Amino acid sequence: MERKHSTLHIFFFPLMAHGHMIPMIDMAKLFATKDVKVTIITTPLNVPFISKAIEISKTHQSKEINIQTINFPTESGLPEGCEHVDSISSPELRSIFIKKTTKLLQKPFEELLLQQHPNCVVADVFFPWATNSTAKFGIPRLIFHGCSFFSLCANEVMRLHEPYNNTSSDSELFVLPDLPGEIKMTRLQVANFSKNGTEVDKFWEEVRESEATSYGVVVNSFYELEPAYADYYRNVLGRRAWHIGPLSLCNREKEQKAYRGKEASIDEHECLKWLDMKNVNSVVYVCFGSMASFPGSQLGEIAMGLEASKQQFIWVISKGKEDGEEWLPEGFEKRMEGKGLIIRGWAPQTLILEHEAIGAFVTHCGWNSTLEGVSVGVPMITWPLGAEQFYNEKLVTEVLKIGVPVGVKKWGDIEGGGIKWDAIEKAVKMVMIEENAEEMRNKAFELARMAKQALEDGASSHLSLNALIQELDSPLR
Ligand SMILES: O=c1ccn([C@@H]2O[C@H](COP(=O)(O)OP(=O)(O)O[C@H]3O[C@H](CO)[C@@H](O)[C@H](O)[C@H]3O)[C@@H](O)[C@H]2O)c(=O)[nH]1
Repeated sequence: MERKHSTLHIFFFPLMAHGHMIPMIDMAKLFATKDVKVTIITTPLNVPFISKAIEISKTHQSKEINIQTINFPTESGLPEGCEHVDSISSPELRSIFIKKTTKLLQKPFEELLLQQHPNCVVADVFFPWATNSTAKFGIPRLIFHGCSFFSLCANEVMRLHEPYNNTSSDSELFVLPDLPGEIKMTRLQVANFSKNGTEVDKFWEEVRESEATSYGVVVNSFYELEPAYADYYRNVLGRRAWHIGPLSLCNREKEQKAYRGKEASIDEHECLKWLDMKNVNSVVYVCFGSMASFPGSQLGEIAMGLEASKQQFIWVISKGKEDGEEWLPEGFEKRMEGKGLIIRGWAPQTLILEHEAIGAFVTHCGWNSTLEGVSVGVPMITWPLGAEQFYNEKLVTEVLKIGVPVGVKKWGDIEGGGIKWDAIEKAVKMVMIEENAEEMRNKAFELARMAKQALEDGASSHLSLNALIQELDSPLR
């Protein structure tokens, strides 16, 4: 019989960005089902995002989830009300918010540790200072990167070996040395690894130190998805890691899937009704996560590409782009009536993705979206923009072989990479209707089966989570 763990109290402290809060809330819910006392730490304006997700997930089988707020000190320098990445539109200010402003939370966070003395803290990778804070009180700190094993490994290999230094041009391919799978990339696809002592470099150095001295890493993935990289991360790079995903699958009720991050801009019933009228695997879902916002020119190319592909689609366009939509080809929406559904704002993504009518996912390869696609067996058209997304593209297209790249060449082009309509048309057709589509779909389907299996009693993620809880609960730790 499985042991109950009623004495543990764990803090979960996500960065205030949807791509981080969504999986950490899921993680907290998962731990609560193991009878662990769980507290999510955030700032006051972020409480509604969390409380609604918790409210609709209440069950008799899980412990209550607490929310504890700490205030941003007044010297944050940001306009009032900026407590979430979503409320800041400039990429530069977002970077300041993530890498600098959040440091101001250290003091109030330590006061909370003193008051409540939890047994463990799972804190976001963007809070490197949390390792020192917890050490002051003898509390183990786990890091949540929010990324795949593959990208964690590739990133470290890139940093250690700097293979891009041996190329003569930005577009020449080089191999990531030592990493399983002969993964090739170009210098253009790599984030800047400068060692110029800039603020950003210093920040990542702090992150590395905090990881080295932390208790370990929790990973939103499952072993069968990327076994070679899970092994490499542990055995070659020497990290202590627990894989406990896919976290999104802990939401079983429709209501939980419909509300993730924030209220959807479309009535979920209306959206599902629209999908119910479509054939199996006949609709492309297009969404670029919680942060990307493309200029009109790039959106215009997407519209033309979708139309040229002759495939039905649901296309999520982030808010702010609806004003003066002169970028839409003339008469586009009229022509697409019944064929295409545009959601302006926020979509109930996991609910849409799991619908049998969805046949492909055009994604920016944020890890949550990628894993959500994998978990429901949908092949992908990969359109990475920045962060670790180019690594995820490699995983999807070359390791798992469940997708094709749309052809973005350069890391960090948040405007979309200047992808033209014909490249979009081609990639969409390849995944939806062409020769290899069936093979990709079968592979994706098999991975989805494994994803669900991983969370079952006695399977990989279930065992890993239990092992972690048991270790944290052990008097010998
Ligand atoms: O209309 C939308 C848009 C997004 N989502 C959800 O929002 C999350 C988005 O996460 P992700 O796909 O990872 O994208 P980002 O928000 O861009 O995530 C950031 O954080 C991730 C985790 O660290 C990284 O993998 C990404 O590269 C980084 O950009 C997912 O759960 C989506 O289901 C919705 O529910 N509706």
